[in-house]
Amino acid sequence: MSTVPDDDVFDAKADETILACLDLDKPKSFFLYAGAGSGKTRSLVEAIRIVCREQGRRLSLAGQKIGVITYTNAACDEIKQRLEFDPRVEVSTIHAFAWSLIGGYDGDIRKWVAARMLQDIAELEKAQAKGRATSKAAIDRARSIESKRRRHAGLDAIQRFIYSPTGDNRTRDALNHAEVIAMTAEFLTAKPGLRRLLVTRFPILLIDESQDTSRRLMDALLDVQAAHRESFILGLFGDTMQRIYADGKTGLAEAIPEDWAKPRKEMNHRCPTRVIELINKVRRDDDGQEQRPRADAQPGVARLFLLPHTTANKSAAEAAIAQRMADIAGDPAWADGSEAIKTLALEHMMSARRFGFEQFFEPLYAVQRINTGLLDGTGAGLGIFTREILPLVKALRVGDRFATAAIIRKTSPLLDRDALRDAGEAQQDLLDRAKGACSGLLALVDGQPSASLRDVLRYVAEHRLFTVPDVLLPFAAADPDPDPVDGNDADEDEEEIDIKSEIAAWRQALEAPFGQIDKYDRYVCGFSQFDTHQGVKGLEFPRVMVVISDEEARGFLFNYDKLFGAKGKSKTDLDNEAAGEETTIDRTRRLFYVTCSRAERSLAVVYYAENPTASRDALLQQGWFVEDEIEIVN
Ligand SMILES: Nc1ncnc2c1ncn2[C@@H]1O[C@H](COP(=O)(O)OP(=O)(O)OP(=O)(O)O)[C@@H](O)[C@H]1O
Repeated sequence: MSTVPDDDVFDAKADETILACLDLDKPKSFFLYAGAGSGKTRSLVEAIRIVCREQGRRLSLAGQKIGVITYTNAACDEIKQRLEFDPRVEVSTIHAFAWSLIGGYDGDIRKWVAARMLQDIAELEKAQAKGRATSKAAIDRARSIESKRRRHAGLDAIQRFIYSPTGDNRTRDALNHAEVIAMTAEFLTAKPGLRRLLVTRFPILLIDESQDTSRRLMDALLDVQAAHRESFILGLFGDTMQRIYADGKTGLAEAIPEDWAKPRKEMNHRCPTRVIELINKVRRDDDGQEQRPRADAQPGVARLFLLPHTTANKSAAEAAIAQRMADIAGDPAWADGSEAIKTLALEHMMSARRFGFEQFFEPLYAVQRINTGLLDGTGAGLGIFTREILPLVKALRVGDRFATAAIIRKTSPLLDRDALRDAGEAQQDLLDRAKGACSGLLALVDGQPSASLRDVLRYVAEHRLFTVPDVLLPFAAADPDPDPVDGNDADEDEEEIDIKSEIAAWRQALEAPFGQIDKYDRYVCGFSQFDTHQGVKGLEFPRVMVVISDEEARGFLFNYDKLFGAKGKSKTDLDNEAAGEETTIDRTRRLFYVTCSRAERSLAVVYYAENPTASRDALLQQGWFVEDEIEIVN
C-alpha cells in the first residue's frame, strides 16, 4: 500500500485522545470504538511505545507494568515482537492474565471450588429428583454427582492448585479455563486486596478485542475501574460488530461509563473500496457505523458464487472458482494454487475435509475434553508426531544431515547421554543403529502403500527413535490389547469414560495415512490456506474465499440462508427479535462482517445453497451484491 500521509493520520485525533488518557498523573479510561482494519491494534502498540518512552522510567522505578490482554497466543507474540519485548509491558492472554492474579491463593481457590461443587451437586440432585431414574440423563447426572463429590472430598489434600490451559491435565489439582475466569471475576468483585494488587501492579491495563472478553471478567474490571478511577486506566480496544464468541459482553458500548473517553476511527486502511462498501452495508442493520476507504485504496473486487449444496466435489468447485477469480480480479495469484488464497470455512471439519486431514482429525475432535489441545497443537500424543517424527522425516527427505542429527540428539532415547555413556566403546554401533533406524523410517513413510500413523508409531517404538507418550502406549506395541469402549458401565466415573473415549479416538485417528499429520500441523499452526470464520479475527489476507454451507456446517448458532434472506425467520428468531434479544441472524451477520473484512484485495464468497436461484433472488433484493457480482455455478 503506497503511503498517502493525510490518510495515515486521518484518525490521528483518536490516537491523541488515547495518549491524553494514558497519563499516570491524570488517568482516564477509554474505549476505542472502530471498525475492521481501522488500525486498532496499531493504535494500541503505538500508544504503548509512547507511554514507555515518556513514562517508562517512572513505571520501572515503581515496579509497575503496562498490562496488555489479547485474545490468542499468536496475537500476544505479535504484540510482544512489535514492542521489541519491552520488559515494562506484560502481554498475555486473558487466561494467563487471570491466573497471574489468583494463582497461589490456594486457600481461596479451595473454598471457591468446594462451594462450586456443592452448588453443582445441589442443582444436579434437584434435577435428579424430578427426572426419570432410568433415563440416560439420570445415569449421566448420577455419575456427575459422584465425580463432583469425589472432587469435593479430595480438595483438602491439594496443596497447590495448577492451571491447565489446554484442559488436558487430568490431575485433581488442575483448574480449567472457565474456572479460572469465573474465579478471577468473583475474587475481583469480592476482595478489595486483589483489586489493589491489580491496580498497583498494572496502573494501565489495555484489552485488545475487548468485545470478546468474557463478560463476567469484563464486568469485574469495569467495577475495579469505577472504584480506582484516580490510579487505574482501563483501555478497551474493540469493535462490537466483531463479537463472535458467545462469552463476550453484549451491549459493551452501552455499558461504558459517561466519564470515559470514547475515541473513534473512521478509516479502513486494509480493504479495497468495494469490500468497504460491502461491509458498510452488512453493518447497516446493526449499528450503522460506516467506514471510508483511503484515497489510495484499490477499487477491489467482491463476488458471490452460488452452488447447489449437493455439489459432490466441493474442493474441485472451489478450485475452479479460484481460477475464475484470477480473471475477474485480474490477479493471476488466485490461479496459482492454494497458498496465495485464504479459504475460510465455518468450522474445522469443513477445513479438515478440504485440506485432507479429516481421517486423523475427526475422531479426536469429537472428544470434547481434548479438542482445545487438538486445535492448538498442544494436546497429549500430538507432539511426538508434529515436533519429533515429522521434522525428522522432513530433514531425511531433503538429506539434511545436520538437521537430522540435531533432532535425534535433542530428544531421541537412542542417543541420549545415558545411552552414549552405557555404550562406552560401542558408541559407533549406536550411531549406526540410529542411522539405520532413520533410513528405515524414511522408507516406511515414503513407501507404497502409504504407511498409517499407527505403522509409523510402532516403528518408532520398536527402534526407540523417540519416547512414546503414555496416551499412545496402547498402540505402540505390535499386538496391543484392544481397550473396549462401552460408555454404559454405571460404575465408571466421567473421567474414566473420557479417557476411554480418548483412547478409542486415538485408535481410529492412528489409522490415517502419515501424510495427514503434516496437513494437520500446518493447519493448526495457521500455515495452511484454510482457517475458520472465527479463527481469523485480527488477521488480514490479500485474497479471501469465504465458504458458506449451512448444510455442511450443521450448526445451530449460525445460519447464512437466513442472513441472506433465502430462508425466513423462525418463531424463535421473531420472539428473540421482539424481546430485543440476539438472533441467529445477528450472530451470523457479525461473523460474515469479520470474514469479509479480512480481504486486502479481493473477496470471493462461495455459497452452497439449497436452491441457488431462489437464493440469488433474495440476495439481489438485499442489495449487498449487484447482479453482475452474483454467479450461479452448476
Ligand atoms: N494510520 C495508518 N496508516 C497506514 N496504515 C495503517 C494505519 N493504521 C492501520 N494501518 C494498516 O491497516 C491494517 C489494519 O490494521 P490493524 O490490524 O491494526 O486494524 P484493526 O483495527 O486491529 O483490524 P481488525 O479489527 O479488523 O482486526 C494493517 O495492515 C495496518 O498496518
